[in-house]
Amino acid sequence: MTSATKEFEHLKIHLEELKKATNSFGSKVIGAGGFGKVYKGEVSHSKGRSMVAIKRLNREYGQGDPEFWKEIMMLSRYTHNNLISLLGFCDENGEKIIVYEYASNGSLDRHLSSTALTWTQRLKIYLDAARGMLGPKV
Ligand SMILES: Nc1ncnc2c1ncn2[C@@H]1O[C@H](COP(=O)(O)OP(=O)(O)OP(=O)(O)O)[C@@H](O)[C@H]1O
Repeated sequence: MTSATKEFEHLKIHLEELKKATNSFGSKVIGAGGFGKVYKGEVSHSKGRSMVAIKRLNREYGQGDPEFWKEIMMLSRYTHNNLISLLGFCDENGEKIIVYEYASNGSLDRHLSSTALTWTQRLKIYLDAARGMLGPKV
């Protein structure tokens, strides 16, 4: 096992656990993005058991192993209140799946386009997101 793989060992989630949570990826789809479909389900992970978003890599969408490992590397090394947490991943039977904390308010872009927000609130969200990306002291 390489040292890089060892670093992420505690984040591994078995494929069986993710299949159980999504009816074998047959239902519970909550969205789709550049990586593939996203499912919602309750899963046990390194921080306990909770509702999560499960992103399953579909190579037809154009992304592959480098993007998968880059996402895991970046999010596992860096956490911030303004960023969604990475809870685990699955690299089994040719599957590449990333498990995130479930955001009950939906995606940021959908939230930002809501007419219920004032421009001041929107600006505050942009600034908080930028702080999340720039680092803890910003
Ligand atoms: N952590 C999450 N909690 C709740 N819903 C999520 C979460 N992550 C993704 N989703 C849902 O899945 C959809 C697709 O998300 P995804 O991140 O794959 O695509 P995206 O935001 O379009 O980004 P990209 O195309 O760059 O990958 C989102 O619009 C959202 O509805």
